[in-house]
Amino acid sequence: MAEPLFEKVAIIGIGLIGSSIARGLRRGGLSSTIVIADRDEHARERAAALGLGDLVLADSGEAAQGADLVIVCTPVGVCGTVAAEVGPHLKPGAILSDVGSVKGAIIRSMGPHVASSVHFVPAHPIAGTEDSGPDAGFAELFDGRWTILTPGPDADEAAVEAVRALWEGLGAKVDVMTPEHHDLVFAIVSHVPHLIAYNIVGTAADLEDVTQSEVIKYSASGFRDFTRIAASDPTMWRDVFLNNRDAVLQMLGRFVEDLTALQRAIRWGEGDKLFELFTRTRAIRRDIIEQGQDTAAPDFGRRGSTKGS
Ligand SMILES: NC(=O)C1=CN([C@@H]2O[C@H](COP(=O)(O)OP(=O)(O)OC[C@H]3O[C@@H](n4cnc5c(N)ncnc54)[C@H](O)[C@@H]3O)[C@@H](O)[C@H]2O)C=CC1
Ligand SMILES: O=C(O)C(=O)Cc1ccc(O)cc1
Repeated sequence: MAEPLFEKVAIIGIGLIGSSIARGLRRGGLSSTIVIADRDEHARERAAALGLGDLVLADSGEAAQGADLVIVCTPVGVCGTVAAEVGPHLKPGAILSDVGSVKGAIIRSMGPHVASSVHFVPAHPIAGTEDSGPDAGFAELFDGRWTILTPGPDADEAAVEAVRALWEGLGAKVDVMTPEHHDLVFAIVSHVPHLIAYNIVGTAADLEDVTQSEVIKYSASGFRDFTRIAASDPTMWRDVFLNNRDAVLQMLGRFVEDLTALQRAIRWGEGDKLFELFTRTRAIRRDIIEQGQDTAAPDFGRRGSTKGS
């Protein structure tokens, strides 16, 4: 096995993403020591029982002490608080990173707590599931998937390369972009689709003339795919929408306009408009499959076999 990339990595927040990173670090022999911190006692107990790290702590600052790399894997809304906790404990030359689904707001909330002797390299793995917690993670989660880095214009090149090497070691492909561009792109490809899923499932559940039992009974249709996404973690997604507000509202405005056009096409029987759109969208799905980017993979068959690894 290759030399470890890091002597000591600290993971703050040992949920789906943090625990998948911990498992991936072990799989690749990427860090000599893995220290975990989580504020939730049950998460700490599970992390210890699953052997996800060498040390499992309640205190984020203590976990960050002496670490070469600290990865904040908490919901977006608390990343600033966590940065304030770990900031004073980071050694000069340490790298601070995160995995948040939103980048601009995280940079604004974490940035002020990062000393000039510390390198801040924000990251976002484009891989996940609707599950959360330390038991939900698996080492293969990032294999073949993208991770986006959004370093600042003056970021230390060696630190950016170290974070790139980390994600490649975890199996991912790496792209770099500005936080503003990231937030716009992921508003349309991830955040708005989740909002649509939450909305359609909520609407179906509220319909008085369709009983709850019918929603469940006949959900083997397209609705079922929405229910998977709408089962995603409420805290995580609340924080995503509150922290990527402008980009989500911009994309939602466009979405609502296009939906209204579809509504008109249905009302006026404009079948060719519907047919033209459905033909274009079918081609997009085929492109995604051809490029090996069919990442939704709801059954994640391999997950069962890797639980606890
Ligand atoms: N779930 C997904 O599919 C993906 C999530 N992300 C991002 O990853 C981050 C984590 O998401 P998940 O792992 O899914 O969440 P999760 O809910 O599975 O895990 C979050 C963990 O953080 C801990 N935590 C919360 N506040 C804390 C604090 N102040 N100090 C220490 N620990 C704290 C919780 O106890 C929990 O164990 C989020 O920022 C999310 O936007 C990124 C890509 C995919
Ligand atoms: O489970 C799904 O379908 C996802 O879309 C996973 C996901 C959720 C949030 C992210 O920021 C990145 C990936």
